[in-house]
Amino acid sequence: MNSPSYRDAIFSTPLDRVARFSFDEQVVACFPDMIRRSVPGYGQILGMLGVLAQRHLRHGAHVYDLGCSLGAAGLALAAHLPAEAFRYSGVDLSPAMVERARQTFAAECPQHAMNVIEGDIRSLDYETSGMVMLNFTLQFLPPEDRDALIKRLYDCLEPGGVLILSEKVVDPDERDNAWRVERYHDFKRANGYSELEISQKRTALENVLVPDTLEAHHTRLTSCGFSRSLTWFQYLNFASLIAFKEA
Ligand SMILES: Nc1ncnc2c1ncn2[C@@H]1O[C@H](C[S@+](CC[C@H]([NH3+])C(=O)[O-])CC(=O)[O-])[C@@H](O)[C@H]1O
Ligand SMILES: O=C(O)C(=O)Cc1ccccc1
Repeated sequence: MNSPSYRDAIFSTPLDRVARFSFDEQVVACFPDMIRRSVPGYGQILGMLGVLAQRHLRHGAHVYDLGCSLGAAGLALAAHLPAEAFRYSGVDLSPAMVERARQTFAAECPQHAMNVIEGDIRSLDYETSGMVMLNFTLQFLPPEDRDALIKRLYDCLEPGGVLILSEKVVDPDERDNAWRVERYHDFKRANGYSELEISQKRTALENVLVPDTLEAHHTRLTSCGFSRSLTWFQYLNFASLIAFKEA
């Protein structure tokens, strides 16, 4: 049986002390609602993952979804591609996420080869893959761990493989950044979040979600070996990049 999914009201009442944000049971219970109301373009990015896989994934290749949460990116691929087109491994550190992702795949796409691993993406033994997806996950790693992970992902990709990297980003221009963040808060208000929810979540995410600039992402991808990277999507301070390993 699939567990119920609730509306996100985690930061809706005043908290004496706002704890660091974590992917605990409380977040898992309302995660689909939280991410859809909090990440501009989330649904559009998911829809495009299947299209990108159709274009760039070798038939039958292995795909990683790192920080898979409830497996939304895996479901998006399964909706676009037949079962024999790919083998999928989702990886997440949160046991509650992993448990629910497994239930979802068993219920929604039992014919597809969907594996979910509970583990830390920084210490995984990576197998050769045709595509790696980091959909809003790298931003939660300590900044000093990011270069080493991207290098390991480059190494595990087969020639012609692709990395999809979606992230919250910061604009190097202070005025432009302030505009993007203010309009992002407007986006949240339009999606039903109150001032209290916006400000308490902002506090909870301090030093937990640390965004890079788009330029820092592209520089990192190139210095880890990718021959080319480009930003294929941006909506306010959220973006998605694709990086290519030479065929
Ligand atoms: N070191 C780590 N190792 C493994 N998992 C981790 C680690 N650090 C964080 N996570 C996991 O990364 C996920 C980030 S959410 C991804 C959304 C999903 N990709 C989606 O397409 O719906 C993004 C967000 O909530 O904004 C959480 O499930 C964490 O447990
Ligand atoms: O809500 C925010 O401020 C975000 O940056 C997006 C987000 C979405 C889900 C979990 C953590 C952060």
